[in-house]
Amino acid sequence: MDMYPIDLRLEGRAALVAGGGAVAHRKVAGLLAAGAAVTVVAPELVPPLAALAADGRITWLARLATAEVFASLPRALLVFCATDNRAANAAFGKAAKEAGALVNDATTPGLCDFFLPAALRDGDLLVTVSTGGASPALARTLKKRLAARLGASWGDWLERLAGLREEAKERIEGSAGRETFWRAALSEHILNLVEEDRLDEAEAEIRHALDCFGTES
Ligand SMILES: C[C@@]1(CC(=O)O)c2cc3[nH]c(cc4nc(cc5[nH]c(cc(n2)[C@H]1CCC(=O)O)[C@@](C)(CC(=O)O)[C@@H]5CCC(=O)O)C(CC(=O)O)=C4CCC(=O)O)c(CCC(=O)O)c3CC(=O)O
Ligand SMILES: NC(=O)C1=CN([C@@H]2O[C@H](COP(=O)(O)OP(=O)(O)OC[C@H]3O[C@@H](n4cnc5c(N)ncnc54)[C@H](O)[C@@H]3O)[C@@H](O)[C@H]2O)C=CC1
Repeated sequence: MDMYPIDLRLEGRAALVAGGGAVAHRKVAGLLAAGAAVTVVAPELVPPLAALAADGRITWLARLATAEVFASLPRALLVFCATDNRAANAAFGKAAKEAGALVNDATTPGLCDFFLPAALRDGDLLVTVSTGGASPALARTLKKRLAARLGASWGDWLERLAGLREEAKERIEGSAGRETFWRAALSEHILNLVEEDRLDEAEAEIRHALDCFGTES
């Protein structure tokens, strides 16, 4: 069955992470960057997680992660089972699934409701690479390769484009017209200008196209 790709807005949402090692820390760092309210359940924490707990950026429950402990915790939308004990992860994840949460099990891909992709960001631009659990190392490597190929201008360009898009919404009537405009406007030529970091020129050309489109339609 195909995985369903989705970008989640997690600001203020509760997320639960079982385990206090390097893998748990990677999951926690991503969750905090998205503004989630994170609780970690583990008898001990690696130093970076301990620092987050000391700063009050995460809630730490110094217990083993078990189904019983899960039942005592507030409801969470997402639950990460990231201990190094597969049986403990499976039991904690089972309790979480029964409570309606979506579960990520770092030790057993077959028990995951969702996987984390390798993510590359530049401003609002987010490129993710997934391998369906087949090779996380490839996901990571491809992400790095894409980052090197993409160059540094796309986040800035996206910011400009968001403004141009608002203008186009006002000036071009109907979604079919706007679709036609944008498919033509984001031409190979424009993309090449962006790649060469010639953003002023690219923006001027899109503005010109917008003026022309406005008079034609
Ligand atoms: C199923 C999944 C569940 C999940 O955790 O979401 C999962 C499972 C497992 N990972 C394992 C190993 C490694 N994972 C990484 C790295 C990442 N793993 C991530 C996601 C995922 N890992 C999900 C699938 C995503 C997909 O397939 O696309 C990334 C992309 C995202 C993230 O975690 O944030 C992040 C890169 C982040 C970045 O750099 O951007 C590396 C490489 C490294 O660290 O250098 C290694 C060692 C090399 C190797 O094994 O490939 C093992 C075996 C452990 C063991 O052998 O004991 C399991 C369990 C198993 O497969 O049995
Ligand atoms: N999904 C992924 O991205 C990856 C997964 N892994 C797997 O993830 C597992 C964890 O890796 P690391 O964080 O590097 O291990 P680690 O050894 O650094 O940390 C394990 C942590 O789990 C805690 N723990 C153990 N039993 C527990 C329980 N019952 N309840 C709560 N906490 C418990 C320990 O106290 C420790 O904090 C490994 O088994 C590894 O095979 C490894 C690499 C990537």
